[in-house]
Amino acid sequence: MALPTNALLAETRKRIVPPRTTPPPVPTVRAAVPPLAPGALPGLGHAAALLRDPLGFLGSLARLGGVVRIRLGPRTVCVVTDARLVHTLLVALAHDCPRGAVQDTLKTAFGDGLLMSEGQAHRDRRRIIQPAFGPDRMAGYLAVMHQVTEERAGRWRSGQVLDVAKEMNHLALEIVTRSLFGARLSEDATLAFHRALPDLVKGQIVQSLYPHPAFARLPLPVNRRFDAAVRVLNQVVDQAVNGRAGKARSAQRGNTLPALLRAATDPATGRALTEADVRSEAITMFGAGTETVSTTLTWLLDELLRHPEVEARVLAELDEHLPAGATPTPEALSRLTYTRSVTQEVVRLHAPNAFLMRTAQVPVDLGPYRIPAGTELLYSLTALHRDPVRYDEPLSFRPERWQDGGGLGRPSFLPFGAGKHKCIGEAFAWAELTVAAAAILRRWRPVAVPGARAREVVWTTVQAQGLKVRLAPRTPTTVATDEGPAATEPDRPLPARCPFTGTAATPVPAPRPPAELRAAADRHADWAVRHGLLAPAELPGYQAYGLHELIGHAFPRARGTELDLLVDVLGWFTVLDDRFDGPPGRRPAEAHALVDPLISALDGDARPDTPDDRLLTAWRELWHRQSESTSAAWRARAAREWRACLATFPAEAEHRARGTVPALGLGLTDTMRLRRHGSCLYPFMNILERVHGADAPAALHAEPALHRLRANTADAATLINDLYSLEREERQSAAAFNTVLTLQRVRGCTRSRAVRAVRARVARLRQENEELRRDLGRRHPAGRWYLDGTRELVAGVQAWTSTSDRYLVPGERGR
Ligand code: HEM
Repeated sequence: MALPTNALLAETRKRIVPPRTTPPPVPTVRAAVPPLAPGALPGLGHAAALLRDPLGFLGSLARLGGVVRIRLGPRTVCVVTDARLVHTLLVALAHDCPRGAVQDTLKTAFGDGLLMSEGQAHRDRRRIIQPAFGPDRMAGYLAVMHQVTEERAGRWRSGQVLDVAKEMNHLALEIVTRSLFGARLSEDATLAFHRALPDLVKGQIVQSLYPHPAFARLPLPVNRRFDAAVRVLNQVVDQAVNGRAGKARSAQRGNTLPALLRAATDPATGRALTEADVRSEAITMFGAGTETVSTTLTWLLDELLRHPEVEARVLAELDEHLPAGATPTPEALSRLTYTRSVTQEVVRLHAPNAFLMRTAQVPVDLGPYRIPAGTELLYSLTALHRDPVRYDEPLSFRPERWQDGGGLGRPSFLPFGAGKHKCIGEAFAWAELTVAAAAILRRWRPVAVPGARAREVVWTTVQAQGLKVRLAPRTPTTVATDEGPAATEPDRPLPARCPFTGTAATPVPAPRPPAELRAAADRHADWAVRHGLLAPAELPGYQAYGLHELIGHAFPRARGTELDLLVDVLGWFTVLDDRFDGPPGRRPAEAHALVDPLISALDGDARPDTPDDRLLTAWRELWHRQSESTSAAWRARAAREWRACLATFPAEAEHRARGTVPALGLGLTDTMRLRRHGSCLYPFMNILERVHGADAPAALHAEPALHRLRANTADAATLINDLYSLEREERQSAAAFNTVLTLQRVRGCTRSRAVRAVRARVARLRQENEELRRDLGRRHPAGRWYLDGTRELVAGVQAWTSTSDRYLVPGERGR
């Protein structure tokens, strides 16, 4: 199973395989002694080199021969470096070369499970267990795999940072427990299981090196921890499988593995299998069927993060062949040919079993080499799969190498071993990798957390440690073209005529509002009342604004907490904005009193002495919700742009107090500059990044063209708003900031001319933005989602403004 490695770090791919272009030299004389690897140190032999960089060291041996001797302290071990010879060892020599000392350690702890047994005992046990992995069981297992993953992924939250390896461990254990055993483990038992495993493995490795088995009984820390881990694992398994509840469950569902074992008789004794036998098989399955899968799933997610184009193809294939939400069937899985190539490539590049062993019981010939009796033989599936003779660019992730049958059935591809010990769970594992990955990827878009990428850690398996991702909700992919908005989004009908000009409204393809929008609106109403922003009696009028609809249009991909955040921020801003319809809108001192504490809160100022604590308290909470787990750059930008936005309220109040609005002294350019920030479009462009789960690339943010695009976006939204709110603002007694009014007064043009000018300006801004997007998207493809998001924002503002009650003249509301 594993070789002494002492939890070694082999820092990723670089050092693994020195280039080799020809097969290893094959001695012409039969029965040659395998060459001894150079560089053995006195006393230690090659142990230091192996411990320092296990895969690098093992990979380097292939140059010396198909079998190479190494020294580990006093022992000599033969490393089999050639895939054909490994195959011979596992198949032709299986009888003479059973598993060795490492397995024996586990045997003393767990009895004769499938993984620990040999000979007739192994054959008998395998015959009993095999039906549990038969093709007729697969449809049932697929349903459980799908359900377990859906449940787990359904508990994750948008914006949550996931320790991927840990989550995948829990997921894989739950899948095995529920599908094979029909049992459920408590979260505590799951944690205990995962905590105990490393002590078990370490103990197993160390004890296999003891010169005499009696050493395992010495009160050494490593032995004590090993014994404690064995106790924990036994308890966990007993709880799930052998306990009264476990037995009852397994009796109810007659086709579980324990039921199969309990119904069987031991051919050797003719007696029923004991509960100890059932326990030892359960531990075998938990041990062999969880870490291998969870490690592979973690690598799979890591490779997809590194290769977004591969992820896109996988998602497209899933969409085509696997109806979302439906339980996958074996037939549907068989159609996922590209996804299979991807999982195969992951399993090739990251074959979990870094060290496996056999022991020659009698002298054997392995290819041209004579192996004396008692020799321990070691092989690494990970190193074999990175052999440059067998695989072009072995360290590159290239799913296409498996397409069109290329490479399938290669003798050098042995992720599940070969021969009588070949993985019994192979079909189960392939299905699990696909079903779990599909359920996760369809619901969530994992975004790499900076500095938390996967590191290769060689332990019993080659683990992907340290990978952290932030979860962003996934919605159906939109196909944004250079020519215009997303092509897959259905058009939402807009009112046929513009409410004030009488002309046809510009058709804007509006994104679909999320299904949970209504629920988000209800949660927002509760939130606003709870924070004292609205009295219950004010709710009906407020709800008629349909602010959640605006969010639904402008942020079609927002879900869960992100959706709530957006609706709450917009609602809060609307309540604040409405305050300025009253005295603070005309009295700068009152405006400052209202706004200054809000600005200070962005700098963490928590002074409570403000005239309107309700707005402030809600704002503090909102700022915290917006900025938690965001980058320092995001927080700095968002704080700066919120400051600019909030500062427009006192500035507008000053202009009203001085009478410089809309015509007296304040021109169109000044009005636009002032209002660009007042519309809160900039803060919402920042929240776009939060919803996506990552900042737009820094290089994109540094582009002057992006600044222009953002300004145009804010201006376009402001002007659209001005068009639709014109009629209402014309009837207001307070001087309104409205571009149509400003144009009429500054330029002396008629109302309809001013409206036409504003409409033309909106069209020009949109046109210019499309050109900017094309250019920026070409140079910063990784930021296309952000560029597209700005388009959706403007489209969403238009779709909503044209339908919301908010801009109806007072007498028309509620009609
Ligand atoms: C990506 C996932 C997996 C990989 C790469 C993998 C790999 C392997 C390999 C290489 C062996 C042979 C070990 C040897 O020759 O000494 C093996 C054996 C075994 N595997 Fe898996 N495995 C995986 C998943 C599973 C699953 C899901 C289960 C069960 C639910 C499982 C159960 C077993 C058992 C019981 C054996 C021992 C078979 C025997 O000796 O007859 N494995 N596995």
